[in-house]
Amino acid sequence: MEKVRVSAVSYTNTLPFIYGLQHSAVIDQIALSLDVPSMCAHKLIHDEADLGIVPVAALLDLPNAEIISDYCLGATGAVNSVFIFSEKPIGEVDTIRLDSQSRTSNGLAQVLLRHYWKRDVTILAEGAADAYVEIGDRTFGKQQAHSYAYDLALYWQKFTGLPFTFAAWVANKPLQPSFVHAFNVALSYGLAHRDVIIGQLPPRLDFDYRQYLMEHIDYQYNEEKKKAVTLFLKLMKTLDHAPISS
Ligand SMILES: C=C(O[C@@H]1C=C(C(=O)O)C=C[C@H]1O)C(=O)O
Repeated sequence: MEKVRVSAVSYTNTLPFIYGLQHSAVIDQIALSLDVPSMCAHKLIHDEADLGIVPVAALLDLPNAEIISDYCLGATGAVNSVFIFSEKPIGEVDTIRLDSQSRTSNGLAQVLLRHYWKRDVTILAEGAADAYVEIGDRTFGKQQAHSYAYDLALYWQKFTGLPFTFAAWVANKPLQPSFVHAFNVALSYGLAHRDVIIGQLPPRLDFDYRQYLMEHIDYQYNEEKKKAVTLFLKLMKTLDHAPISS
């Protein structure tokens, strides 16, 4: 049988899922690649993968997408790895640079700037800017390095009262129900073994892996997070610029 091509995010936040897959028989049924989130989206959109943990912003480009899991990469309040960093307060920011590794957070930054902070800023893909979006492990311990660090999941919660979903397990074609079941059991196994994963990470003084993987990243894709996706996609459509095309 052909292997299911799976694209998973290459950041620490996805390690529990990878651990679960690697400790399950389902690993023999998949061809697993680790990619930055924008590449996960690209692979699903261009049919270079069948299943992936896909930035939800890319659902707008995936007409046949099906979310196949009750697990996601989300947050209820601060996530601690998705920021706008700046040396000026947001009210004085005129230009912002996006993160080429992101789809969702680039969109979220623009949604919040427009609808929450009521700012009309120039969006740049590269080059110098007043502020920049950054996601993933590169942000760990960086909050102190900047005058202002806006945690985007926290500001989304202030804006909407909802948790946020950054990425969900999305298939771009129908998959065997027995495979989907085994895949979800493996994900759940990984989440139940976060203690083991945390124990294997090199200790660092400027970042608390335990708090990140046990509290900040909220893995349950529940009704509130579904509501957040629906609202986020609606707000994304109000933006003039697509974040960064894939
Ligand atoms: C919380 C995070 O969520 C991520 C942000 C994503 C995005 O902006 O497109 C996609 C997947 C997640 O890895 C993070 O990477 O820090």
